[in-house]
Amino acid sequence: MASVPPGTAWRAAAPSTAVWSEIPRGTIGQRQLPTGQLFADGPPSFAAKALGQPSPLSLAAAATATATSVRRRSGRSQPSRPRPSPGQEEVFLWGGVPVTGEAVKWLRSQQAMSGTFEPSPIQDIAMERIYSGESCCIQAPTGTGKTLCFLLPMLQRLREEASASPARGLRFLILVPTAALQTQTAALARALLGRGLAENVYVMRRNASNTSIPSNIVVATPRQIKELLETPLTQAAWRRSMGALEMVVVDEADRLVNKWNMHQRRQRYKAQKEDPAVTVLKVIEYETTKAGRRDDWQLVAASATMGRRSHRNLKFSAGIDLTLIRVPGSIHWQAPEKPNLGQYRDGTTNWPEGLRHRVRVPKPFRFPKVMAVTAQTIFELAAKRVLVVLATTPEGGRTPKSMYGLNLVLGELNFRLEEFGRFEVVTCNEAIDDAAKLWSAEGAEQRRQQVEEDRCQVIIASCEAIRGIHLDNIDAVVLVGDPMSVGDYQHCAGRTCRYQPGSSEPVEGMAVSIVPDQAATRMLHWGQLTGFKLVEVPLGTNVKTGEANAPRSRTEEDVSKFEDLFAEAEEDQDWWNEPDESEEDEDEDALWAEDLQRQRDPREGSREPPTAWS
Ligand SMILES: Nc1ncnc2c1ncn2[C@@H]1O[C@H](COP(=O)(O)OP(=O)(O)OP(=O)(O)O)[C@@H](O)[C@H]1O
Repeated sequence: MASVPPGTAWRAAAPSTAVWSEIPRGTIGQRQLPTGQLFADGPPSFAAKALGQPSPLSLAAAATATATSVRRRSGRSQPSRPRPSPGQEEVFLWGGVPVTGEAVKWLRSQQAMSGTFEPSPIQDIAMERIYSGESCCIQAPTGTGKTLCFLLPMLQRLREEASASPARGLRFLILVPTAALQTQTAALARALLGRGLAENVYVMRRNASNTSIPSNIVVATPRQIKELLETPLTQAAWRRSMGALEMVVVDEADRLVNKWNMHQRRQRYKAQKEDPAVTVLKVIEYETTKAGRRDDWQLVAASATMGRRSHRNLKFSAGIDLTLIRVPGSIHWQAPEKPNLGQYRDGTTNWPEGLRHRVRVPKPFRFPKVMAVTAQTIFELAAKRVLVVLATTPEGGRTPKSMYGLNLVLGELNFRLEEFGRFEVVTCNEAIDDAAKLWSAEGAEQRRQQVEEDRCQVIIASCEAIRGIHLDNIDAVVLVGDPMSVGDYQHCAGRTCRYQPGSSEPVEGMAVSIVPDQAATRMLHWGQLTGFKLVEVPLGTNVKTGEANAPRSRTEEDVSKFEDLFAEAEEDQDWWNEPDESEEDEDEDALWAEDLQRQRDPREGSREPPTAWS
């Protein structure tokens, strides 16, 4: 982290235009990759020229040039932003953004905790451009810090504007797909803003009274905003505030804006079945144009799986020319033989490096058997934190349903794992609540305790609910059921192998899928297309080590427990085998029986005459 001395800081910290040339060729972070295969190691045209191929950015530019309905904004008028007065505040240049205020403390605390806290590749490339007001789509593998990448520039702008001319009303809108992600994004934003400004972040809830716009930053789902724009009571205020927006973020953009083609888009528009995010973006475009600020608002979309259609649909909905800023993940495993592979035909993938993929196919694929295999897999992983994701199926059209009920799975896994004593099974809501405290002292203490204790936390979540959520230190993901698409699989598997507190690179992880036969075949095909290598681990083989399975004893404690039980059983055996004792017992039993008989019938065996009282 570069520290800029106070006073002289601001000019040195001003955003440089030579971002590309500052990144050494062939290097992303500390990872060495083939030169010319990355868009991060030079302007996209460099990489494309080196490969003799069109780059995604040049493709995107070509598509934009031909798309007449998208207005080009070459002369985007950037609002002149107030600068922090020199000598007053400490300025940290982090990822090209001159950070001030509480965010500096936050960055310092992260640095103190981890020893190092350098910007990730996507932050290195995109943050400065977002800060300077460029509309863009950021695409990088899961867990590489995209949230911080758009939050830090946004909050820095808010801080600067607040110090110059405190503005009221909505200025920044963050759209996310789920309530849990709302909570998590707002928690990070509040931590970055610190006490004085934290109340500027408002998490919208459906039941709250939303007739007035309470804060500068609103974190909402598109459906919530759409409802407010359509309800007569709230319509006027919210439409007006849409026209005053400065920046809109669409997180998990490919989930919020569907991959419709032009024909499908028209049909859905006619049937009034557009995605809520599309409706909201159209209203923003209309209202900003009406307010004469058509070029003054910025759109940032983020996702690990941004398809070209989602990218195009975003551009059409907002009427903004979006640049695609992409940092690729691992190298396609078949790339040496066929370099023209991957979504962007550059031999790279969207998968994080260090994620290993395993599959298990229980037969028959029935609930008890699936749960037995899941429990066995969790046991074999010998991990500290395992996330069990239940795949969802789109039942009844729109609402996706979890394959099995969460509580049913919770009970079943509790029952199967409790004999080992060291597993704690919880739902994802509990874990997400804990994760919201992540940046607090309490959260840090919890995290430390968990690492020290020899316990394994098993978190159960549905595929829908876990989208975009960061939970610390997930060692492995166990996916149960049929992942409907490769995108869903990527987001579920991507809950592991992420940046962790104290790591300067994503920590390795494993994704084990317990799927029916036909889903395994489909996943094998996905692997070839998108560049991950799927390995089948049959039952009876350890899913982590690949060795043949010994009895269910993995830890030393378990081994000693089993040895004790075995020794006890042997002792019991010896006791039963001792012939003398049992013979003695037999004799004793015979004597007792004789005695009893004599008491019952005193005349038998006795020559004595019966006494008067007997
Ligand atoms: N430069 C960095 N160095 C180390 N850790 C980082 C860095 N930037 C972000 N992180 C941490 O990485 C974790 C994952 O970040 P985040 O959730 O933003 O990833 P993401 O790219 O949005 O993932 P997803 O695609 O799954 O939503 C967070 O705990 C965050 O604090």
